[in-house]
Amino acid sequence: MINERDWQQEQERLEQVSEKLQQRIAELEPEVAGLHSQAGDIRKRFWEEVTVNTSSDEDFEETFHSIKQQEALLSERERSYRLRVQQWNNMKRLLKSPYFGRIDFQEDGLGFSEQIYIGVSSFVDSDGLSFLVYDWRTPIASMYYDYPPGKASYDTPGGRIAGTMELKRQYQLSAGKLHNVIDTSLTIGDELLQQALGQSADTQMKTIVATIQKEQNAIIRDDKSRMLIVQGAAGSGKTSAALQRVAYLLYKHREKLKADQIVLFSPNPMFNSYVSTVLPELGEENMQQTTFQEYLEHGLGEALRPEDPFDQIEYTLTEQSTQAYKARLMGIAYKASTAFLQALRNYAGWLEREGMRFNGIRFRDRDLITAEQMATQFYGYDPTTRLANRVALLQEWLLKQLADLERKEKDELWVQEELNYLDNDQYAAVHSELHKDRGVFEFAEKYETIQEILQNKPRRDEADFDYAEREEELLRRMVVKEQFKPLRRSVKRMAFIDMVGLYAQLFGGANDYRTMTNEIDVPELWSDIGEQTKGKIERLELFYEDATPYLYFKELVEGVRMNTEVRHIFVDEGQDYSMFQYEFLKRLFPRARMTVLGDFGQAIFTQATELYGTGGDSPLIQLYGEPDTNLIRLVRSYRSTREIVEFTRELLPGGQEIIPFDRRGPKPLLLKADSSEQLAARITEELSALQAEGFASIAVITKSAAESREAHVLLTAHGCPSLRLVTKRTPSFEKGTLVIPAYLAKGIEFDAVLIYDASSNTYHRESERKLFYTACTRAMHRLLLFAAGEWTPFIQAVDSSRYEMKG
Ligand SMILES: Nc1ncnc2c1ncn2[C@@H]1O[C@H](COP(=O)(O)OP(=O)(O)OP(=O)(O)O)[C@@H](O)[C@H]1O
Repeated sequence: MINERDWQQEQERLEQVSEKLQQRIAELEPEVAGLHSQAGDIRKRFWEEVTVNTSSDEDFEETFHSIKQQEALLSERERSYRLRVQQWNNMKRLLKSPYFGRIDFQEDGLGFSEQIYIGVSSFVDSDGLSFLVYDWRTPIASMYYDYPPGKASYDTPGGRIAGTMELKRQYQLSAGKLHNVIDTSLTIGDELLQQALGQSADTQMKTIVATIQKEQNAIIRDDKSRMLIVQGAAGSGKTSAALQRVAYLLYKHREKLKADQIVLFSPNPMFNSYVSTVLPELGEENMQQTTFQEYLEHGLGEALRPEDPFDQIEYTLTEQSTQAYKARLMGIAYKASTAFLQALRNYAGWLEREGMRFNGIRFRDRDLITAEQMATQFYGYDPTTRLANRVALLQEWLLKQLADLERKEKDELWVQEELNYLDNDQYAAVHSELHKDRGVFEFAEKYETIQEILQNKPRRDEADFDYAEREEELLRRMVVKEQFKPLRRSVKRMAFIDMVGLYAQLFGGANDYRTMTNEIDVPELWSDIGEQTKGKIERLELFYEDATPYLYFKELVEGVRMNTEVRHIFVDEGQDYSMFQYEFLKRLFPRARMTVLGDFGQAIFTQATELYGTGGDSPLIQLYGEPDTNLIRLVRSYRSTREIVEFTRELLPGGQEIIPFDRRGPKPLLLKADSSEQLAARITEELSALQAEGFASIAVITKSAAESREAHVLLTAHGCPSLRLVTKRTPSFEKGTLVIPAYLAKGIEFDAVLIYDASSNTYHRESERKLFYTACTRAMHRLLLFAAGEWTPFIQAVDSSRYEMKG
């Protein structure tokens, strides 16, 4: 707390700033309305103001300029309208709480110190010079996050500015009143953070601008590296930092970076809805949000249906001691590796010499162009031409062939038949269409004139007959053209390449695989892997682990599709992506910088990638090379109480380095039952107690979707009120009491978490450790674990002082 005089001054200042904000809003209001209606008027009168005259070249040019002029005027008005609206919205946002922090900074060499108030947006006084509030993203405001009072400095485009921070103050304001003012000596005072973290979970993530921590600030403001990797413990604020980083980038590069040039890859669609309000709250537009799965489905189109990662994980979680299961796991690991990527590259090289597979083009039960003809043509090209270039040449050739064939086709019998089948209406429609078509008239006209000249005969009176003949000719062409359209389209879509066959061809015998790919270490159980892969492909489906390699390979053959618009991609839950997927993303977005955030402690997929590696060495660092990569580790965990973190960190090897934030709460509670019936009864009881305590967001977390369904039925039968089952199809995250599989709860948090079955029946394999850890770390304030039977060995290994037992 501060002294009374200071409090008085702060209250007065707050009132002044609020008044000025109100004034500014009132000033902007008519301007915004005026500009809006001006732009609307220009748009309405657009065609009245331009004179359209195309009779001569000069007139045409004049019309063109007049349109351009109107367009420029309109876009200028719209631009200034957008800017004003943004300003207006910013002011309105500020009015609710103009600032949250202040630093007093004396720059070295200057004899005075400046008071810098920091808020979600800048506000300059009417003199246009004095900043009443600085945007939290300005260079000077970075000191607020980086230093306690004392020596401090910040970077500007003109160099580093050093000085002394004489005061650091935090505010809690609402409705124009001061609620709390804290002078702090820490980087960001614990008290405010305590309060922020003590609140209950929400269905949407909150902004953290008032309490960003120093190491998070480094992530937010990193603007140099091509690749930024953040390895951070559960609840360390990775997602939060990522979202504030987007806001920072949009602010810093506001002249050239637009929100849709940033893409965030989220773990599931529900997560998209969870994070979607943060940027709008900060006054920025949302970036593009997608899931990798959406990308795959888009890339594969109709041809093949990819399995989703959740079905894959469900499969891996249902332990089986069969050879097929082992083979599948081996397949998943291999197909995620850069070895497989290299094998595919080599395979493409091999195909330059032999083995290409084509789909012949058939038309009305006839072969128009056979696969053999294509192969002959293909391997007839200069052998030094790259595969994809040769495919492009072949495509050109095929289109030309089709054009020739189309010309010949018009005299075929079926065309006459088609003409006969055109009913009168169709005929009339085509007829009038032809006559409407200026080109046809001009063609007919020119034809007549040439005839006149050539034959030196004046035009016949009864020229109608000739028209009819020519019309038939044109109609025939049209009929054939119409029927050839799908053929041309399929050539353009590269359907003449038997892509599915080419990919399946890889999964024959091990020796063939070696020959085609130069692979030395063919994985064990290769023939089982091959059978499984081909079996799936025969059903026109792809395993999740095949989807990215298939698309990658498709691009090696057909040419690379790139997105050169996107400047930044963010990969959240980055440990769940394979190296293969990273290589793919790098190629897909050649002009983008990448930010990867993840936690290897929560790596629940078989294809997981270690972000950091032992000693800071991981394949991910090699993706763009060490000099272009920045690696930041976050070890402080903010989500859960100290007691919960002290329990969960013992579940992980090396977990001791995770530092809990000092927010207190009850220790995790372990409750045992004798049967699943009794288990359900106890869970129901505890759930009701938690609800009565006022917790609004509670999750019963299960290992798999199957277990979620079972829990939902059982708990509902025991009278658990308003229990909602969350599946991979649940589009958005809602408050309440949920039953949810651990892999869908990733990235999300709840006031209280109940682990449905923490027995050794459910969690005992080493591969399940991280899933269990992920489930437990979703809890903010309470963690309860239940088991019918022996506790999982992961809990048995935890020091008993870290939890309480009940009955
Ligand atoms: N600097 C901060 N100020 C206030 N709250 C914070 C801060 N950092 C993190 N938090 C809070 O901690 C919680 C966890 O943050 P977040 O979800 O970003 O962590 P994460 O590292 O992405 O977690 P996980 O790996 O478990 O998904 C959130 O409630 C977030 O608001």
